[in-house]
Amino acid sequence: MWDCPVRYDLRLCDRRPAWLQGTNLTRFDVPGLCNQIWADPTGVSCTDIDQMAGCVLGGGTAVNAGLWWKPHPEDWDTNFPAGWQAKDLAAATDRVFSRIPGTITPSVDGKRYLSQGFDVLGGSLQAAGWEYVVANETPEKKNRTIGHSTFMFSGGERGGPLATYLVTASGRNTFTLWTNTIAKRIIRTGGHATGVEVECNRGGHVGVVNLTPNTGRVISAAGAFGSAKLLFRSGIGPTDQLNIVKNSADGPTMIDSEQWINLPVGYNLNDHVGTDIEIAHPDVVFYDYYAAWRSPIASDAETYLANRTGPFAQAAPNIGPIFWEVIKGRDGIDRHLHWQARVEGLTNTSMTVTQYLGTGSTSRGRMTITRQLNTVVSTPPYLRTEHDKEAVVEGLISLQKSLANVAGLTWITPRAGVSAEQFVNSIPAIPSRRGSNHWIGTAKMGTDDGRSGGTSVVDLNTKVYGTDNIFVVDASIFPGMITANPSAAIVIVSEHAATKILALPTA
Ligand SMILES: Cc1cc2nc3c(=O)[nH]c(=O)nc-3n(C[C@H](O)[C@H](O)[C@H](O)COP(=O)(O)OP(=O)(O)OC[C@H]3O[C@@H](n4cnc5c(N)ncnc54)[C@H](O)[C@@H]3O)c2cc1C
Repeated sequence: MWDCPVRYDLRLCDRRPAWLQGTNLTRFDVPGLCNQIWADPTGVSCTDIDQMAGCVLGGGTAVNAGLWWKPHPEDWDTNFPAGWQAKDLAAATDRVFSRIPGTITPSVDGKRYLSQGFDVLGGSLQAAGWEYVVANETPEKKNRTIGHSTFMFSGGERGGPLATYLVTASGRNTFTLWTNTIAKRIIRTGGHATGVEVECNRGGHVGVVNLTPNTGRVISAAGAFGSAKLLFRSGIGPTDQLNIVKNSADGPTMIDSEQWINLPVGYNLNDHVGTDIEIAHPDVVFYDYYAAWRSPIASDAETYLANRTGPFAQAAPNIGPIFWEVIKGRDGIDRHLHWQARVEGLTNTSMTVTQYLGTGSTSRGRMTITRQLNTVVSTPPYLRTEHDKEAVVEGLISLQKSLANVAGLTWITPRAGVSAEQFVNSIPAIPSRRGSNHWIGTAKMGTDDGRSGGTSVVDLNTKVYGTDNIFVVDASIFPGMITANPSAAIVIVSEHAATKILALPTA
């Protein structure tokens, strides 16, 4: 048994505002405090990635807003290869949603609070002919439909994989959890891994976990940047990236270049391209979730602590409605738009609405590594094809038309006189302006082996090409972007991958 001397994660238990002192709740548990990741990311967000990501137990699902969607069948059928189509994923989807059903009424009294924004925008869209749906009951209905946000929250708290999968895994006597421990590199001979070199988050303590001879496997679930980085450090990736690692502090221990496996790790990067618009209406009411960290409305804090009811049982900053439209491109491709509203903006009656371009998007970018072993988005994946841009513009025009006759509604951005196209073009296509933190694709799954000119890094069993016992199971392996926020789909992919990996012969 080996463990890091600094139990850094345990210090996260101190991460609570004064009004949670004396309870067993941290900021991560309370849906209404989820936005604290933006106010105070220190010690929570990853420091080796140039994007926002949770480097804590649970990763993104510990810090995110909890949106939890049953995927549209086209998310699988358009993007994924044979064996990973909607019909193939049905059983895994059922398993995930039986454990984490999600809810559109996260407050345990079944009421929705602060619904003025939903009522204004949702009501206006329904008046314009958009259909109200309970999204996870009809995941295929994502064209001119509107619904309440669905969250993974449970019992008025965060819930999700940490409250379900981790709990049952922890009950197994074969399961050991090491926190504060970074997988530095996979030790391998040719395509066979024999161990993982690990190091402490702090202090540089290093050790090796040996795999069980013959049957041991390594499964990387370090996220779209973390898994790619681990592969680079293990001598798996494009030669330019492996040379950077060779010239870094890793150089002396890096596997010999004769054993490098040349795969397109880091390419195929994608994220929902976000386009924010802002509207205002006198009926919309802003609730200051940000101020609630220090000075919550006393009665709201009390009702949350006593019963897990009220605004704090809902995600900040009052998210919803969510609505969807499919835009048929001139290239014949259906592009899925997911619009996500929240009650915040330049005025106290504002709503900011982000349009995400998902399934059908054809733009891709690239992530790379630096000599300091940090990962960077070197080619942002946003709006790199004309048809992607056209879909974004067309979707915005469609929304403008649907809201054209709403009494009292004003458009803040795009402002009057600016065309949808001018507006879309005016926002730089860089992560700080268009990013959604839904990164995928850096270790693409597919049948075209990347070692021989193909685009794929892992095969249909999620096994890294050129290896016999190294797997990647996380957002990295998604071949293309899906319709909505991705965490439920990532868990579904993990369920399905587990079935595939367990079915493989072990020796
Ligand atoms: C602020 C924010 C809000 C979001 N909101 C939503 C939302 O509401 N709904 C939704 O569906 N999605 C949301 N997302 C996106 C979603 O959380 C991510 O897409 C998802 O968590 C990615 O899952 P993953 O398993 O691929 O990677 P991650 O969740 O990033 O998990 C990777 C884990 O691996 C660890 N790790 C990395 N490298 C190593 C290493 N070398 N050794 C050991 N451990 C390592 C990390 O610390 C982390 O715990 C949000 C993301 C962010 C950042």
